[in-house]
Amino acid sequence: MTSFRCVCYTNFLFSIGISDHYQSNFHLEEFAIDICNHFMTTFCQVAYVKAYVQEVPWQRLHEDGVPHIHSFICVPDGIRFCEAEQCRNGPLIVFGGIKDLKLMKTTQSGFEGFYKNEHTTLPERHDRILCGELFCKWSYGECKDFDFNCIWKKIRECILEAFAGPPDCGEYSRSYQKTVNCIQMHVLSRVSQVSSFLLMMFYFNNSECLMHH
Ligand SMILES: O=c1[nH]c(=O)c2[nH]c(=O)[nH]c2[nH]1
Repeated sequence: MTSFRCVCYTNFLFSIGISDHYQSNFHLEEFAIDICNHFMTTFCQVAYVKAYVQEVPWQRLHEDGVPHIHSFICVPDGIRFCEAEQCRNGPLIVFGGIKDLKLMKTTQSGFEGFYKNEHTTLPERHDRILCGELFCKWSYGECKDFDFNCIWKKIRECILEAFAGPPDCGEYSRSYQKTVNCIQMHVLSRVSQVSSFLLMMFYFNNSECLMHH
């Protein structure tokens, strides 16, 4: 079961929160678009609307294979979210995203070939653990008749493929910057509906954060 949180901001009076909205066939992007349309068409005073919706992935608890009657555990393995925003007389812009996606590869990762000068103390590494948390957000092009669920799944698949490489042999990463770039290229080449793609990787080894646009 998945529940959803929705927050809507406008320039005028309204700031609504709809939390824990339980529905198995709930469509995040469509709901965010509906919320934008609702505020824009109902109130002429509203100049700007932004609706943010995110899933909360609950899984029913099991004890010795028996599903618990009422208790759940939240197991996030990449949280899906979306945003829809619109200025009056402007286009409706829809974003999709994944946050809190924690990934690790235990080998086939290094950091080498980087620029060095007299201040460089960091040695090159050819085998290390690469572990980080990903945040990504993308915008959709003009058409809004997309199958958002299908696109979201495809993007998640692309991210995992590009991070890990083939299951039987993996793929060497010479830096996490390179891995981030490979993920971006893979998504943009495979998912035509995406018009821009932001990816941030919070690198656990030394708490660095790099942002790539
Ligand atoms: O993949 C890496 N990129 C860096 O920029 C960096 N900097 C660092 O200390 N380790 C790493 N690893």
